[in-house]
Amino acid sequence: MASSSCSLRSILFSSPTNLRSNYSLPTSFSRNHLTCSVSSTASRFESFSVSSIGTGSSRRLFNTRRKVLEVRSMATTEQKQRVETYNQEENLAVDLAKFTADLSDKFCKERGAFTVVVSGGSLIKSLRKLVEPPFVDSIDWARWHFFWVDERVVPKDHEDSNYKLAYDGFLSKVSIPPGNVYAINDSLSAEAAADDYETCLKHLVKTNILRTSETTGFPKFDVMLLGMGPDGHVASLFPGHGLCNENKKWVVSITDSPKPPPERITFTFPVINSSAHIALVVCGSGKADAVQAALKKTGNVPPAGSVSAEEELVWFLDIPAASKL
Ligand SMILES: O=C(O)[C@H](O)[C@@H](O)[C@H](O)[C@H](O)COP(=O)(O)O
Repeated sequence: MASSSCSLRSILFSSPTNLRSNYSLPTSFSRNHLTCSVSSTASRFESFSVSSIGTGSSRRLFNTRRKVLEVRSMATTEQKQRVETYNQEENLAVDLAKFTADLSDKFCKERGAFTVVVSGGSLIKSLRKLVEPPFVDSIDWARWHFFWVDERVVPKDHEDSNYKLAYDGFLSKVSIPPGNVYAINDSLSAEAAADDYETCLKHLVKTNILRTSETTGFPKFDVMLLGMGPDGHVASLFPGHGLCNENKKWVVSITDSPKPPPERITFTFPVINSSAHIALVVCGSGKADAVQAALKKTGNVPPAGSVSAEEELVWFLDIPAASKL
């Protein structure tokens, strides 16, 4: 029963190999972003750097730097949190690819497997650099195991399907073994699909593909790459929804999602927050209020403000999304 769900849901896709090497980062990449590393456990500022050429952008970056530093001083959770701000989405995408490729390298070498969870939405577009040289050629795709933090309960070829989004923009371009791609069973109801996905995860824990957090007892994914909605939701955990408080189940269903379509399944916070590493990727001025509330813990803190990771949480922001920090 448990093993059936994993293998039956494997999806076939092709993987062009397009070898190239000797890539170096565009010069603008290293000059036009700023970093604020936070170790709130030690309550200590660890590293920070800004460099940008040009008066207007320098001033903007300086202001953002000051504001990011304020965020750092307000951090209270016991986790390592870093806020990266980019003045070009292109540079954000390169850095996100590097972040993911470095983790892939580390986990593939250390444990022979890399468990990666993605959201839907614009995140998939932000991952586009991973399927280009040099990353696409250097990553050990055969060791990847690919999951969704949430999925809409629609057929896999439906325009709303997060599987389809990831397949078209990512999976169809890399050579992850089809058996390592864990899509939901779209022939089930939302509730049954959530139970089925949880059963699948339990099977993967038993077979040591998925680790277990020693702290929480929940599954510990190597990395989650997540987007955030303008209301501050992550996965399908929406502001004020009771599912945000679920503390036993790993995967739950929702049939009244305020963001269409209404029927979805989603990982719960205990699973999300047991991850080793999390990237929260947020772009656009429409999300600035939610970024502010989540990071500064002001007003009604949205679900994104409850995200934490066991090793490191990194916020990848463009300047408009960081504009209220
Ligand atoms: O299935 C979903 O709806 C997503 O997983 C959801 O959590 C998404 O990541 C955010 O809504 C951000 O989406 P955008 O980046 O497109 O705004």
